[in-house]
Amino acid sequence: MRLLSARSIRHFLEIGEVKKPLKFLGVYMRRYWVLYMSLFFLLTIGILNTLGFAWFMKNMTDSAIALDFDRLGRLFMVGAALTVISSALLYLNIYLESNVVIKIKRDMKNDLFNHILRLPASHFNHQHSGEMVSHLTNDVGNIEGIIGINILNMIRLPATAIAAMIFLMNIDAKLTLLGFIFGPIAVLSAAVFGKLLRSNSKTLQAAWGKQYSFLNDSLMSQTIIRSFSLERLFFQRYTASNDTLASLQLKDAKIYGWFQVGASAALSIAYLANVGLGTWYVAKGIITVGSLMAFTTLMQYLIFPFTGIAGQWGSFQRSLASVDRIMAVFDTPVQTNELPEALPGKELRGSIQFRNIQFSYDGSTDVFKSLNLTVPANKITALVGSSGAGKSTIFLLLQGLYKPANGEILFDSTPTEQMDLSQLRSSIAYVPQEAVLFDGTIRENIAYGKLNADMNEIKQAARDANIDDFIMSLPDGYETSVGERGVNLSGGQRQRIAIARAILKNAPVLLLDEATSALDSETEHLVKSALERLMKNRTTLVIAHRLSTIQNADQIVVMDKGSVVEQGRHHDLIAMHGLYTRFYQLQFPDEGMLVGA
Ligand SMILES: Nc1ncnc2c1ncn2[C@@H]1O[C@H](COP(=O)(O)OP(=O)(O)OP(=O)(O)O)[C@@H](O)[C@H]1O
Repeated sequence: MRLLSARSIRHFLEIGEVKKPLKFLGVYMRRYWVLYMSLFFLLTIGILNTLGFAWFMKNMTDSAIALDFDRLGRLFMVGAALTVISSALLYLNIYLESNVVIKIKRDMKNDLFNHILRLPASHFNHQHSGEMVSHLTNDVGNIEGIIGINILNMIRLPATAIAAMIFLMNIDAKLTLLGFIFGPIAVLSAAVFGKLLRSNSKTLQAAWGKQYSFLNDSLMSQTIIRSFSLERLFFQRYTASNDTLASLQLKDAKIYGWFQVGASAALSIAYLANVGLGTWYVAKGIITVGSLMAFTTLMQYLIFPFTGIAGQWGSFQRSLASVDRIMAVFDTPVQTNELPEALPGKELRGSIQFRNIQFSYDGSTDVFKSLNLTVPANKITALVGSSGAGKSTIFLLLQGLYKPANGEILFDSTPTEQMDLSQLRSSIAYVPQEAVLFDGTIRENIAYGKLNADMNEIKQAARDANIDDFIMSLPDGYETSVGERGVNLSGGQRQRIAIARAILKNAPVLLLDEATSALDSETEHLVKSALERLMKNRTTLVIAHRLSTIQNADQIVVMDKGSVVEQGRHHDLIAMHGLYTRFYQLQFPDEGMLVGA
């Protein structure tokens, strides 16, 4: 029966659920054991200092009543020394605690971002980037409630109580024990409200995550918001999200308030009882006035293990909600053990082959049932097909961003599964439809293609991409800032910078998702000739949206609903009068005669 109730208390307090997060944090805390030991040492001195003050109060009062002025003078010096020690302890505690908290948070943020960078691409299909930002900011910030002074208090408070108890027992046992009677009130309050705090904190942190996601989306789409006049709608959504957050925070404040009431009620009642009984003892001459002073000074330390630990429990529970969310990210399996890095690309002599590929994003709807495709080395293969046919998916599979459920992709007869991801991705240069630039200078953005490239190489790549003249016409040249996602540049300029990056990477395989947005004819010519230079002597797989650009491709692959339906050179396909011919007629209605030829 006793065992059962102990178990049900453990269950109610969710002690089992506390173990895992504490074990997780323990890994980080162990790294700074020297700092923790120093804090522990300070803690011991702090307890002695507290007892010293009680002793000081007792003796000062008793000496004053006995009119022993010599002793009063000596005691005053002791009091002054205790005050200096107490101030020094305060400073050292704050300094060392901040040290340990800052370092653990830094380490955890580093590890978390490292883990996020190694998560499979599929993870981001159902996790918003704003959620990740909230893990790295809010959640990591919240662990402070566990790793800092709170964890030390779990030791300090009971230790101080025991020391205070030993000291006070020597004066009067009954008065001392009276202090403990009211402790259970605080414990009960901690149990009930701590549980509520943790569950509310989880909801609160999830709401923060949602708001970060919303802000991410809306701040990145300012132009669209303005052009569709969505300001009012987005503002309403933001205020609604703030209302949700505010009501959850108010609920948290309410629970915490009741929690504190429970804890401090125990302290106040115990205090009252002690002062009542203590003064009666003094009146009866059982204890001295000085002893009563010592009691009133140390009384709080007797109750504190209950009220204090109850308080810590509340902060613990709030922090645990964040630790749970952080652990959920760490529990998501990563795709690579190490962070991939750029290596020299693997030369492709034979071909890339997709063999009987079956693939689905969601595990239920197949994008490919059994895809077979050969991409010959040093030739241009163009992929055309209706929207949703699976062209982009081929790029993602080849780069190892997703894994096929069945079948294999061979890179020069080596299954890509057996290749190191860094090696595979270093062998491929990808030029997406929308050029992706990072905030920084033009030079930095080109250099992402080859991190150790010198200025001559960067300039040569820019020349080959037909963008060097433009860059040199800017006042800051290569040091010009491109702005967030390259907003300071035009679409055509961004594209050519992305091409320069791919040229610099000089990978044997090129994946090119042709831009659909129309460029003016001069820019189009610049981009086209840059691409031709890029494709030279490379195995190129291009998703062609405009059929005019691929008439010279060595092989055109026509796709429909996840299958290759036609394959050949332009004229062969036109002669087939199939899907390719239909696409061609749609894009060039005036060339009907040619199609029929
Ligand atoms: N992340 C994803 N999660 C689930 N389904 C997806 C995802 N990405 C694409 N799909 C689905 O997979 C199929 C193939 O998409 P894919 O992007 O490869 O087509 P596509 O031929 O490149 O089309 P488009 O020419 O319009 O870019 C589509 O039906 C699409 O809805």
